[in-house]
Amino acid sequence: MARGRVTRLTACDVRFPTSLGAHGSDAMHTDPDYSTAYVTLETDAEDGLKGYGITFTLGKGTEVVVCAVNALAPHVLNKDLGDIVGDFRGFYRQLTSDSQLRWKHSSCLEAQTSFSCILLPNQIGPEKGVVHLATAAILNAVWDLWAKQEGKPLWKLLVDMDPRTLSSCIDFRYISDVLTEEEACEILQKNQAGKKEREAQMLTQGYPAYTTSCAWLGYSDDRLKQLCTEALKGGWTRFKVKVGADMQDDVRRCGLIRDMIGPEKTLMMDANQRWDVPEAVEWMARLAEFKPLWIEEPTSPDDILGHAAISRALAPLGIGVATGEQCHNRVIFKQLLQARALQFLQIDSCRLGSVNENLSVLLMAKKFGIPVCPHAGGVGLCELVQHLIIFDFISVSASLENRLP
Ligand SMILES: C[C@H](O)[C@@H](O)[C@@H](O)[C@H](O)C(=O)O
Ligand SMILES: [Mg+2]
Repeated sequence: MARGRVTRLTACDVRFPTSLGAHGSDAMHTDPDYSTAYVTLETDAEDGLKGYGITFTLGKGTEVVVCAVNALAPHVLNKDLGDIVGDFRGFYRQLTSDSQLRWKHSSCLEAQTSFSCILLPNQIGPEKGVVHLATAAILNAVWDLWAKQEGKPLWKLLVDMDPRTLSSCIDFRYISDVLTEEEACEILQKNQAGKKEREAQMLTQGYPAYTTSCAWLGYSDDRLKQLCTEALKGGWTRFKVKVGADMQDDVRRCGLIRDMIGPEKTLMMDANQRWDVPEAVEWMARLAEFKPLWIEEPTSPDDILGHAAISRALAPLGIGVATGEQCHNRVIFKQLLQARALQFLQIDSCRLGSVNENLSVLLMAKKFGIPVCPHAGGVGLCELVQHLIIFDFISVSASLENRLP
């Protein structure tokens, strides 16, 4: 039973100077400082439990997200946790429907920030951008607190919930043309069979993952080789390499990594939105010799039909398109699925509106038969997303085929 009235919400701006070592660098983000807007919720339940929620940011942007968290705080403060999770769909909708925040603000947001006043762009929502990141951080904290009060890790809380209750956490507005609440319940109900076995499998074997840590774009060839050698020794079998800034560099680096890992191990490539559509197709035709499983974010994350065109062009080369880490919301995922624009769907536990919205995307992906390979890394993303993908395996997809988080 969720208990206590929310008495305090704090949002901290936490940053790590990763740009100093080019860690996390890619073709578009050349100097990322891995950061997070870190939310803590406290209640009057006197159980000593706190809920922690984050959203991943890259340095300066964190200040703006913290500001938006503070602007949303009145929706959470003084609310009973039982009431929040008892009508989770309603609460999600309340947070995403704040009439002034979803459209624009007329005065400065009240926030502890070094700017005297933060002028956010006129349109700061709806269900996208800074307000949605703030929503994710707050809702992640609510889910964390609820799971702690239940004495379970989040994945287990989700796995143990009955299909009706789970579906009642989802806002089906804008997606009911492809997934109704009834269909969601049916998918979950069908997968009750075999759940125990899959849970045991996760507990004994874990969920297979890949590594990006060897091949950030700003790393020298020597560093890449050294990290790749260590990763191979550590037993990694799937590697992602950053591409997209310079063709000659890409050819050399991809050749180097493919030589080191051999023909059997899996290689993925990530362009972080660098290309136009025709450029993406040409560039990947050149890199096809290195046998990538997917090209990630080949173009603008908003270009659904562009992704579909790239998917069609690269299919004969055996290269899939992966995207999602910058996908604003369930509506964009719905259209990517409808347009057959992606072959690997990458949810992000902090860009979508937390668990609530991620549940809807996991279920839509299941309906379309597209594997979910979450975006991880960053600050806290691996820690958060493991709960969603383990839940996905046990309760939704029931498959590990083509799934690489
Ligand atoms: C700036 C970041 O490190 C990104 O490059 C990273 O999230 C990346 O897109 C990934 O897929 O891991
Ligand atoms: Mg990526």
